[in-house]
Amino acid sequence: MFTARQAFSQASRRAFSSSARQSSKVTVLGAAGGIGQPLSLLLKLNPRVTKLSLYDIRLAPGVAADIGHINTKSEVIGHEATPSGLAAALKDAEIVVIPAGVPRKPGMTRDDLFNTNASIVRDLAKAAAEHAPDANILIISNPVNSTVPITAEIFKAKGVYNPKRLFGVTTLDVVRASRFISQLKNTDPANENITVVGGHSGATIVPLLSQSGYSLEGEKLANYVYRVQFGGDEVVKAKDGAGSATLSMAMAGARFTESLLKAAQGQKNVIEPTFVDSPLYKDQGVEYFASNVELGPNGVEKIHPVGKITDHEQGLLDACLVDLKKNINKGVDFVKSNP
Ligand SMILES: NC(=O)C1=CN([C@@H]2O[C@H](COP(=O)(O)OP(=O)(O)OC[C@H]3O[C@@H](n4cnc5c(N)ncnc54)[C@H](O)[C@@H]3O)[C@@H](O)[C@H]2O)C=CC1
Ligand SMILES: O=C([O-])CC(=O)C(=O)O
Repeated sequence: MFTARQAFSQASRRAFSSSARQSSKVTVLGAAGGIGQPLSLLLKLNPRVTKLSLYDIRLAPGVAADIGHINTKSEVIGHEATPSGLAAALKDAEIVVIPAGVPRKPGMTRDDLFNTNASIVRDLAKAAAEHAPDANILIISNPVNSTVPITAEIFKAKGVYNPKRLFGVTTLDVVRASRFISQLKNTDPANENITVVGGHSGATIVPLLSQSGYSLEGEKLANYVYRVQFGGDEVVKAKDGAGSATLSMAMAGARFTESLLKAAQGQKNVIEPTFVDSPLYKDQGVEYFASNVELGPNGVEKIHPVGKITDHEQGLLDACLVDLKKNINKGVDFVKSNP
């Protein structure tokens, strides 16, 4: 038999957990951009998001006014491009998604964005470390292989680094890998889930087709791997100077955010590929690595190992690790010399 006190405390625990559920604030930094706008739209349509805070150096209040008319329950706030606007956007956020920064033009690599985006991400990471130290931080801004380590170094310097709550968003690579195999095999892409590991640029993107039971050979395999590794370039080329993937990225970012919210709200077996502080290749000096990660209320719950792969995939992985290490070190060194 429950005593009145036990019954009360159980009821208040329930009320607390449901109120925790009722306050899933998601903040988008870079919300007025090519990714930021459709991402914010998709987040407004997600009933798990109760408060949506939009920040950008331009237009965030306008985007918020527009999206705020959509007849879903969540509150949308567009913040002014001031330090206090940024602080208010971040305060109490459960998830901070960062697509702020410049996109590629044809002929550029993601690493060519480093000079501009490294300092943008560094400064936003400083604000996040100060005003949302416990939030899950989702980095979309490229080059992800370097901007994630930059964010980690800033959080470390501020004494608030939690490796379980920092994620490089590599979901688009898996979305593409699944879509491209479905086009080759005439299957429903919704039923495809190709594992992609490594990082998020060119040779660091390693699709593990064999783990889904597929065995393409020769040129077919080479073409498939190339398309997954350089899918971003296809879009950059087609947009012809007007930017890179925005709509598919918005979908991928919204999917990852939804997965984190589901996991935070107690759903089990939520697994997404993501670029995190990972033990898998630390012995080779590679501190961050994307693999399938089980998400939970504390962020990263379990990092899955790469598992069984073919000799061809091992060759891709070896090449990936060489580039990845350089990209990661570049981010770490940047914060050392430009704190
Ligand atoms: N992780 C991934 O898979 C992908 C990453 N990306 C990357 O996402 C980034 C954004 O791409 P787009 O949205 O197409 O670019 P965009 O130029 O359309 O939008 C970027 C937005 O960031 C804002 N911004 C710039 N500095 C800011 C600051 N200090 N604070 C707040 N906002 C700031 C700009 O005002 C702009 O609205 C690029 O770096 C791109 O390479 C793009 C596609 C996929
Ligand atoms: O290709 C780019 O620059 C944008 C990006 O990261 C992607 O589409 O995967």
